[in-house]
Amino acid sequence: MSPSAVSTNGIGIADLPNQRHKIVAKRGTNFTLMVVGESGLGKTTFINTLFTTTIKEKKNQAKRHAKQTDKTVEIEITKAELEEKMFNVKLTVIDTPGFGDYVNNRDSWLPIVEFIDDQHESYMRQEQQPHREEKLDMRVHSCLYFIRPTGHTLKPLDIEVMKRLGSRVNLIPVIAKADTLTPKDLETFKRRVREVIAAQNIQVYQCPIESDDETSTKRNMNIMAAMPFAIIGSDEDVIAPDGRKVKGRQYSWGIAEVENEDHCDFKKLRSLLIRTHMLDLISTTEETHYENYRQSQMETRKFGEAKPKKLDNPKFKEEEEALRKRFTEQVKQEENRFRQWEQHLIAERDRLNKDLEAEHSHIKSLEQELETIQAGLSSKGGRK
Ligand SMILES: Nc1nc2c(ncn2[C@@H]2O[C@H](COP(=O)(O)OP(=O)(O)OP(=O)(O)O)[C@@H](O)[C@H]2O)c(=O)[nH]1
Repeated sequence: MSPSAVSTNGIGIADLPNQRHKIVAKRGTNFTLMVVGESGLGKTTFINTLFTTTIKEKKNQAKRHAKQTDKTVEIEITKAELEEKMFNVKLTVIDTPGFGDYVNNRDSWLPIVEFIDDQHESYMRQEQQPHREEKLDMRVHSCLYFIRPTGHTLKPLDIEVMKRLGSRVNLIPVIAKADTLTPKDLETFKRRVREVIAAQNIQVYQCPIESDDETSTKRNMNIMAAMPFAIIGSDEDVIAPDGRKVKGRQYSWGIAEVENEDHCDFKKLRSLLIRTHMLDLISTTEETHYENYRQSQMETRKFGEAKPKKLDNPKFKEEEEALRKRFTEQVKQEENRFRQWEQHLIAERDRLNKDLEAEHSHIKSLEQELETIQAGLSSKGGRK
């Protein structure tokens, strides 16, 4: 049978992508999105803008300050179910609020990377069980890395974290709060970020470009050309100069519109994430990232063997060392204080002893005086 005969017989291979779409549409799908970035870069706002609903509550500013003294990176999981035109998405948003907030940010990314690995690990362990239905799956399908809009270039910490994330998940770099840069500065910043990503071999998500129809191919090319996506987040409606009510940010000089392609790449990123490439993000996670994890683990472990616990976490080691130093210093200080106090007591005792001696000799001299007086009196009485 010739290949053309197969397709004319209508086996329907050409329909496969649509069939997959139909199956997913019927059953719904799980989609896990992770946001990583420093505090206050607009991650929560962006998530709420993306799904046009309040998925995550914003933190209050006072709490944000209080949190900066706490040196852990908390992982926050929020679940939501979205339905649009009969398509059901079970969405999981994973936020890493405190990332990069501290003076010493070394290893602050470890809990994030471990979280991603743990989800692969948990899925792999479930696959190895006799009953594999209803698996709990929180593998991260896409990780948005929020870059601070400094206008300069990526920081060493950004590079380090992005390298580790890129080898584990579909990493999508975004430039946060794009409205704070002028269009010219934004373009230069984007170019610099792209150059660093290429020079440092940071793996970022690449969506498939080629498509059956030219419009889709063009759209895919456009999406990829916008990486790193400049975004503006806002859950407030503002009135555009032409009277339209739009999501945006109001300034004295005008408004920055979220969905205006001349202002930022929000629409492109939204299209990539939830319209055109959600299924690709899910399947590349399964076929590339999960598979890489599974293979690397299978090379070093026997089937079913538990993952060895990492006890030598450098972050904990450093903290333990600092704690030990602080403890020794405190003990030293207390010892010094005690010694000073002891010396003070000895000096006080000596002073009191001297006083006592002086009093003693004073009494002695008074006694002597008394004796002399008494002796004088008795001799006078005898003579009478
Ligand atoms: N100029 C500007 N401000 C923004 C943008 N997005 C969010 N903000 C503001 O930035 C502040 C922080 O936003 P959040 O969304 O709470 O930031 P976050 O990254 O989630 O902060 P954490 O949850 O503490 O990590 C808020 O006052 C937002 O209104 C944006 O695109 N541009």
